[in-house]
Amino acid sequence: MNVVQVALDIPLNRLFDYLGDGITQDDIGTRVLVPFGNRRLVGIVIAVNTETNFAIERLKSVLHIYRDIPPLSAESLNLLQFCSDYYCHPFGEVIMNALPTRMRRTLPIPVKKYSRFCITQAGLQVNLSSLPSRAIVKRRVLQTLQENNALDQGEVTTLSPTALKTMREFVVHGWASELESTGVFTPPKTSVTTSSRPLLNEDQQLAVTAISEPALQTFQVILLNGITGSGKTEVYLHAIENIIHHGRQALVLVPEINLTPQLESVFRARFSDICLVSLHSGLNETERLQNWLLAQKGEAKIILGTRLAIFTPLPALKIIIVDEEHDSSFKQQEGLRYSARDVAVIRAKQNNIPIVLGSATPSLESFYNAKTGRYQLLTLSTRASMNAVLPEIRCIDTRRQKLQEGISDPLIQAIRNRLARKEQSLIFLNRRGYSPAIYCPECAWHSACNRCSSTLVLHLAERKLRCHHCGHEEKTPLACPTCGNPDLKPLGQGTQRVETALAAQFPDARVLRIDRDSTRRKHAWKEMLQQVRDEEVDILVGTQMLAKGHDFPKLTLVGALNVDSALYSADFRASERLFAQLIQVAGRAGRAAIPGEVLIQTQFPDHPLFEGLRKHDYTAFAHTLLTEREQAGFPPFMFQALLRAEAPQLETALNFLAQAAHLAADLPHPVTVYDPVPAPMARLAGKERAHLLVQSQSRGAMQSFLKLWNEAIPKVAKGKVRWSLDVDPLEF
Ligand SMILES: Nc1ncnc2c1ncn2[C@@H]1O[C@H](COP(=O)(O)OP(=O)(O)OP(=O)(O)O)[C@@H](O)[C@H]1O
Ligand SMILES: [Zn+2]
Repeated sequence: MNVVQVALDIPLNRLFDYLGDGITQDDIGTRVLVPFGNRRLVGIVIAVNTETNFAIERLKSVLHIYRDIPPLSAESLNLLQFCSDYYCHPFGEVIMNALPTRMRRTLPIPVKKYSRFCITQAGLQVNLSSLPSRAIVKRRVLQTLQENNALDQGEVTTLSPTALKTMREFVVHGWASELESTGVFTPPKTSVTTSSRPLLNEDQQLAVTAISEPALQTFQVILLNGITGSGKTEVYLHAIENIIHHGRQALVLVPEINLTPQLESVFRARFSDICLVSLHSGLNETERLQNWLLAQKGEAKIILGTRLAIFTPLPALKIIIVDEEHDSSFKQQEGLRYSARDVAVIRAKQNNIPIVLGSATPSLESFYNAKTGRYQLLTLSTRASMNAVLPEIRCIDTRRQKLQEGISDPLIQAIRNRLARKEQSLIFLNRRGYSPAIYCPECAWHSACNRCSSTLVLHLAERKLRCHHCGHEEKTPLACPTCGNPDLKPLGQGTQRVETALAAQFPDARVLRIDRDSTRRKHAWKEMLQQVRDEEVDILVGTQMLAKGHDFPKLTLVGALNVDSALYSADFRASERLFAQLIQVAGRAGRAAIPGEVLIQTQFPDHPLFEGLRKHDYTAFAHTLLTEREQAGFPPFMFQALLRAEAPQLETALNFLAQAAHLAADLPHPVTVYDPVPAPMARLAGKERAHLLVQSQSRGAMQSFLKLWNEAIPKVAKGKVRWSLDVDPLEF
């Protein structure tokens, strides 16, 4: 009887032994059902041995092995093992969370039967013109079958809703024969027409050649630093086109696919005869499973997905592309706190293939790697579209302006000019709601969340106060809860307030607000983007949702409000993020023939960040930041890890961290251990939070240290403390 070692979704970093009758080495990577305490769990076979360290007679048996789909490959298991080790997270949890939800369930994956239709001799001899011209579907189905000889059920149904019925009639007629096939699903084929391809400009051509060079089809990281509108997408498309034959696969990671629905259509249009699947959280369980399986079987050649797609098994992976590589959404902020971009680089290395990291504003980590020669830097320095130039960026000094509802006169005037010229304006502000808080001018009371260290945001239309961190909401009070003053005032501006103000200022203009509140309804976001493109909107008010990757040819003015808090923030990454965000949002203006203008309202127009921004000089700004980081001893010159703790009482969390710091001091590795401190957001959803930072100049030393520390910490984690390690943290 074999002993099977199984990884389970359990917060313990170990495997569990079971007896497995008939389970062999070939089953490594296969799902099994096993008893665990009084539960039954699905896990993955990691090893099959003949011995165990436990008393063999006490081992329980595997209840069921699911051979419904192929096992996870050794390549996948290696990548997941790497993540478990690097991020100090239990292997079983890492594996199980990388799988589509349906595969974690105890139910087997439904294996569908599907039909394949083949043309018969009789069918081949039918003359299409002998069919009545009214019989459109019949003609189309027969013609397609004659041209292709055989069609899958899925392909037939894309021809017309009644095509399958027609095909069955052909079978009865003897024109086609039907074969039943079992497979998990039929691959969907797209039915869009192939789009025209612009001629690459010189920069783009150089980039494509550098990426596709046959001699370089080994591991190399290419940092593609292309300004907004420089045609990075076109470079990706060509690079993929150059490798996507002989069954090879390409993986494209994007920050938030729902934010850029047109990207998927661009890819589909270009690769209309190639099976392309997307993988993101907007899909339902069945769709996600289906796409994942197509990728695993090698049928899907292009996989377009968000961070979770990095773990998809891909047997013929030949290139990875990470678009907007600087985007913080590649980092997961709970559970396994991995960075999909960093894991992608590791995966490319394990597979010995090239990886392209693209951005107009690369992360300082990647920029530094390019500077030190570890990554190859490719630059696209002009806008791709004819006549499109970068917009002019100027600051409006708000110390010298009287603001109306947060908006300055020069900005109002600029909007008015656009309205007169029938062009569009975008007002960018990263705060949804009407105002970030309400306050009492008499006693200085303000609306605060009881459960979090944050304010309650006013949502005026619904007369609600809402916490954007824990979701708590309550009715707007009619009077001040402390002094009874009925005259409460909104404090600061949110998108709703700016929308209202602009609608009052320009009663004839069509104002559209785009933020997470206004796009909650299904399809709302897509419809709104269409409205903007159809020029049914004059003024857009929106959050960062609007900043990324959109092409609005009529948009010529961008106004940015409320940017100052990031300039002097305690978070050392705040200015890097602000710069990236402003470059992105500025990048929406002037993408077609009409030049654009960007106006930024600030009290600090002389800040070096604006200096770099005005010149569109990411490189100079990045160098300034790197110098600062080096002096301060921050990443990318240091490697960091954060031990996070939360407890009902702050003291409990801090005590735990103090003990963990003691443990750390006794370990033999050169890391700096800082003092435990309350988190910047010290209270969240009723829990007090604190953390402890450790730093090292060497990634290797940090990794050896973390391994030991992670094993030691459970000894001091008593009572109601919840803790987790965050390796390479992005948020504090
Ligand atoms: N060689 C080319 N000739 C003409 N137009 C091009 C060329 N390459 C790309 N374009 C067009 O230029 C526009 C901008 O390209 P794209 O969206 O890829 O830019 P980007 O670098 O991804 O910018 P962003 O970072 O702002 O998303 C698109 O409309 C694209 O079709
Ligand atoms: Zn709250």
